[in-house]
Amino acid sequence: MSSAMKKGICWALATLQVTHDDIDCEPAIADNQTKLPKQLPLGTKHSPNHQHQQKHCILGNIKTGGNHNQGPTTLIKDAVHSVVDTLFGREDRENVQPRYSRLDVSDHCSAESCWLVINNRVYDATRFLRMHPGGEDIILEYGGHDATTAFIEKGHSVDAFDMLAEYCIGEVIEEDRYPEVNHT
Ligand code: HEM
Repeated sequence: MSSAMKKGICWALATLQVTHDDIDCEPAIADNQTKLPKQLPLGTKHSPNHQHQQKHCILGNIKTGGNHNQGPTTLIKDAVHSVVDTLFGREDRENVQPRYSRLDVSDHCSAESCWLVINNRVYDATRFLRMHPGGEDIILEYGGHDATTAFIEKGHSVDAFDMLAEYCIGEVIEEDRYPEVNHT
C-alpha cells in the first residue's frame, strides 16, 4: 500500500469524531464475546444533535472482545487501534487520535457531558467531576471551553497533570489550535 494511501486512511480514522453519545454503541461492542459483532442498525437512537451517529456505530461494531468495565471512549479508541493494527501494524497506531473542533467541544458543557481543552488536547471530565478535589462546579465552569490557563495557573500538582492522560479523548483539529502553554 502506498504511503499516501496509508496516510489518507490514518487521517480518515483520526478525524472520526466520538462523543459521549457513543455509549449507545456499547451493547453492540460488548455483546460479541463468542460470535461476530451484532450489527447495530444505522440511525439507531442518539441525541438529536448528533451529526456522526452512523459513523460511530459502524466504528463501534468493529471491536471484537469488548469489556463492560471500559468506558465508551476507551472502546472506540480500541476499535480504531484494532483497525490500524490490522491495516498497518502496531507502530502506526500512535498517529491515530480522534480530532475535534472547538465547536464540537463546546457542545459538551454540562454535568452529563463535560469536555475541556488543555493545551490542545480534549478531555472528557464527566466521570471525574464528582472526584475533583477542587469541586465539581469549578470544572463545569470550563465545560465546553479551553481550560489551559485556569488549569495551569491554579498550580495543579504533577499528579494532577498525570491524571489528565486518563481523561484524554483526542486532540483539537489543526486549524483550531492555540500556542501551547508551558507549565514547568
Ligand atoms: C480534568 C481536569 C482536571 C483534573 C484531572 C484536576 C485534578 C485536580 C487534582 C488532582 C487536584 C488536587 C490538588 C493537586 O494535586 O493539584 C485539584 C485541585 C484543584 N483544582 Fe483541579 N483538575 C482539573 C481541572 C481543573 C480546572 C479546569 C480548574 C479550574 C480552575 C481546577 C481547579 C482546581 C482547584 C481550585 C483545586 C484546589 C482545591 C484545593 O486545593 O482546595 N481544576 N485538581
